[in-house]
Amino acid sequence: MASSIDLSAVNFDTTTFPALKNDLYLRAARGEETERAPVWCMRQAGRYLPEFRAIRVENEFFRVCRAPALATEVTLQPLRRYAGLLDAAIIFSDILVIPQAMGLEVQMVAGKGPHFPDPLRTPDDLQRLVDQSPGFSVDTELDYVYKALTNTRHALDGQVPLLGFVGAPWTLMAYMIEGGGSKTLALAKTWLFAHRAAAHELLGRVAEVAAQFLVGQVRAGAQALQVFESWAGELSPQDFAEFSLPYLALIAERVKAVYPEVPMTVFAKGAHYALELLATETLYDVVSLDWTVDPRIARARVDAAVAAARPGAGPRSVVLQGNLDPTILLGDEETIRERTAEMCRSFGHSGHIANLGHGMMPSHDPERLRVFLETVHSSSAELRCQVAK
Ligand SMILES: Cc1c2[nH]c(c1CCC(=O)O)Cc1[nH]c(c(CCC(=O)O)c1C)Cc1[nH]c(c(CCC(=O)O)c1C)Cc1[nH]c(c(C)c1CCC(=O)O)C2
Repeated sequence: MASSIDLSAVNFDTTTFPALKNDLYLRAARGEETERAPVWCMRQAGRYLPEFRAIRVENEFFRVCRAPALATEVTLQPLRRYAGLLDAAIIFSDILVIPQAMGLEVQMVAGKGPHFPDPLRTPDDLQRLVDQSPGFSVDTELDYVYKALTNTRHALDGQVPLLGFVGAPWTLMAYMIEGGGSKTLALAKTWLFAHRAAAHELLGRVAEVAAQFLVGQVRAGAQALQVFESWAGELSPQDFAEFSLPYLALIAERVKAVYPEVPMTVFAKGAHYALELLATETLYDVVSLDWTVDPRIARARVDAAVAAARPGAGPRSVVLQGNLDPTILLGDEETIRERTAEMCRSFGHSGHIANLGHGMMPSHDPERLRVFLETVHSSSAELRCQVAK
């Protein structure tokens, strides 16, 4: 199966792209009323799919990211399997391509996840990063992601919009210092509280790279963007306000200055305390929620904050995304149907992009995801009928 992919059959023309046939995601992200909630899933391409595992048997993880034809194939796998059920594609890549571009080695270790053999340990190590070296170019370093986006945009043939993404500065800083996953983030947090200036320097440099990278992704064909702050929940509200929010805000400002019309989503996992700040102090169009937040409460809090901060902006200027607990997909079909329908009701009849509260897991049964997708289609359309009556 994997060997049937022709690695030379690629199209890198960025001047014209196929017309978009399903713009539900884009309309919802811009806050327009839609006939149902669009739906896609974080990590919709991944190891829960046998067709993905088949490709991975023959190709190392970062090779898939770096070979545009492979990245395209893997991006399209869930679109093919769930034909007509997904409303967006997300480019197959990883948030750790930025640390790599900045000069750090990253390996993907089977059963363990990402591993940095030589992570940043002291502020002096900032000198090892190459982003300020003469001749450094984000666009050159990450051109392989641009090529993957361009080729995938052609291959999608306008079925659904293509999303680009980056990791947010705090999450990337944490990986760059911890060298991989960590329970307490003790090493990264040491920088926040013992090397504060160096922490801000690193966060600022990552933010500039991330912003440039997102701009390049749009130029290459991305039609909407998501920023993953996966480790926001490790920060106190005070530390989120100092070490995460300003850099999330900066990224959106930089990108919106170039592409004001491209919808941007922020997913600050675990930052339920920061919903108001994300909705009012940044330019993101969509705020993505994990499952620890009740959508009704999130909606009310965000609407109140937006109304107070921007009187006259209209009742709903921020769209919410999420937020089914991914482990519910380990449950039986009836439970998945019930909980998904309840999730749709909780978000209400507009301003919602359906998703999980985090990514798909390797142990998920692909058929259970189908139940989630089908239920979003039926119950969110039904909700709108009820409102129309
Ligand atoms: C923290 C983070 C990473 N990567 C990412 C995040 C942010 C989202 C989140 O919070 O989960 C983002 C990411 N990683 C991947 C995508 C592709 C697009 C998609 O969502 O389908 C996206 C958007 C592919 C991937 N990235 C990775 C895989 C699995 C690796 C493999 O194939 O062996 C995939 C499909 C590897 C990866 N990459 C990362 C980890 C922690 C791991 C290992 C986790 C695991 O083992 O599942 C870092």
